[in-house]
Amino acid sequence: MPDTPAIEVSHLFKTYAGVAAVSDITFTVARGEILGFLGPNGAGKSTTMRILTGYLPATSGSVTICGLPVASQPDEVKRRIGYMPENNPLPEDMRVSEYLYFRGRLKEIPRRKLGPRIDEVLEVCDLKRVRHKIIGKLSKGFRQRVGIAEAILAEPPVIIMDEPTIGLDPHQILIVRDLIASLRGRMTVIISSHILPEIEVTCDRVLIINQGRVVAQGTPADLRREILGHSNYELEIAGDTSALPPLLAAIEPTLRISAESATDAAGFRRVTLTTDREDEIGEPLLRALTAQNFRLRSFSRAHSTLEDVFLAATRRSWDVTAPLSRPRKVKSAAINKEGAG
Ligand SMILES: Nc1ncnc2c1ncn2[C@@H]1O[C@H](COP(=O)(O)OP(=O)(O)OP(=O)(O)O)[C@@H](O)[C@H]1O
Repeated sequence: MPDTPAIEVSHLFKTYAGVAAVSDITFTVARGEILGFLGPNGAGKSTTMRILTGYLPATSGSVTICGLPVASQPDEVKRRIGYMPENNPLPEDMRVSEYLYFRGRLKEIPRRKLGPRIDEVLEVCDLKRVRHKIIGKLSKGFRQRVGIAEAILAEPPVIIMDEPTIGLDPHQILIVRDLIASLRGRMTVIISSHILPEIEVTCDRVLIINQGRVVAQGTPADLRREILGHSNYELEIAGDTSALPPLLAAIEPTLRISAESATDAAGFRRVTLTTDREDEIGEPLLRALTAQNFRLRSFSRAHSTLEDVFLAATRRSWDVTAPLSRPRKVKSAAINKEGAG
């Protein structure tokens, strides 16, 4: 059934001893799509992923993977998923290739295919030079890649990775990011992460959850438009800035000065302009400023990041639920800062 979404989650709920961890989550993931799963600590990401992979039963709701219901066919579903759990535990005393051989046999990859397939994943994950090393002696970056190699070994249609870049240095993050991007179109991938720039460059679509609920979803560009609804221009300008507001309003009615510094020794001040429109107005703006004899030393459009979206979306959801859950609001504020770091 090529038209069936790879993953369909409908009205999913999970409570632990009466406490809700996931509340009414619904989403689908198309085949070949890479979905980023974002949320502060305790938002319910790992719980959702564990339900998707059949390792944890849902309290209610349904999940299908490639059209198969997880609740009634967990073993069939597990065969179609490569899962890399958070802090992926690996056997410390096994060698890399030995471990992959062992996992491949458990995944029922025929013996004659397993050797060449292990060579392939070692190549893709840049692990060839450590294939005979003991896993316990590997650095964190190599161990993460061993986890990814294991997840993709049986070429499952769906890959689920919980925080695959956690604890890695920027160079290792780049390698893992390229590795995940190389799966685009061939496998359906869900990645949870706090590292927002990672999600932004790797994922086709993003789902933001907070307090067990979906608070926003879409492409990074859609989310920026929907949640932030504005764009900024930064300029260093010399001239009579009190004449700016009518000039800006003539270009675009919502264009306004949102921040302005003091004038420096050379007569320039740094000004931030904000508009509620997302479309590009840089060219008419520049033309109007120079026609009015303003001097410009720099001019740039400040692109809002997914981090801004994440903070705005989680803040918005806390505002909605705050009267019901005041103690957790304090936790979230700290968490959101951590997420931004
Ligand atoms: N086994 C469990 N028993 C009781 N409560 C749990 C259990 N596992 C998770 N929780 C609670 O469920 C909520 C969601 O946790 P979950 O681990 O799914 O969040 P998360 O988004 O993955 O967080 P993190 O980014 O910290 O891993 C949290 O409030 C957590 O304390």
